[in-house]
Amino acid sequence: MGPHNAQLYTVVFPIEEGKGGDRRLLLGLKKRGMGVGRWNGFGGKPEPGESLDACARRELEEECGLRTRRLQYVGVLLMSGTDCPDLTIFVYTARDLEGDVAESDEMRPRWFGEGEIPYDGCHPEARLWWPGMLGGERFVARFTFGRDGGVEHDIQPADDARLAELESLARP
Ligand SMILES: CNc1ncnc2c1ncn2[C@@H]1O[C@H](COP(=O)(O)OP(=O)(O)OP(=O)(O)O)[C@@H](O)[C@H]1O
Repeated sequence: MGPHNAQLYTVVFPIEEGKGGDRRLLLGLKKRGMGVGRWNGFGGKPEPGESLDACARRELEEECGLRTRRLQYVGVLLMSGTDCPDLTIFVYTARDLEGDVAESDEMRPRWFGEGEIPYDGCHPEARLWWPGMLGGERFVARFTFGRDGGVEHDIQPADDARLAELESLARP
């Protein structure tokens, strides 16, 4: 299992830090396709020849209208299950945001305070790794979905070298 023969995706979480240290997260309610009806970051599949970083920036702007001067690659999700193809999702945070938040065909965006994240309306494993991500952790997380709807997980801290290695395995 790994990025070699999995479907590749990016997902980007725009974050705004307030003066008092409070944080807000922009999530989008997915309006169609994969993950419809759930709150998530903004992202999708890279186009042929497109870098993951470029994909993350493009999807961010297409789906919620924002650009960023500080995109950080913070983690990788390795997802597998008996009844679905393997997915490898490259996770980014976006700060120093530019532009105006705008709804798209795909996403209805909304800001949430760190304490108001609607985990019941997100992918079920989100609550396992979003708090760490918001706290600045970098990680590799494996999720294995069972037929019974359960999910096994293994979340490990990752340094630059480990993250770069996973990114290079995914490169065409
Ligand atoms: C199972 N747990 C999961 N947890 C967190 N995020 C998940 C996810 N499963 C899928 N995702 C994300 O959902 C989006 C789908 O993107 P999706 O709209 O299908 O891609 P893209 O825009 O390329 O599609 P079209 O080709 O336009 O249909 C994309 O951000 C991808 O990272």
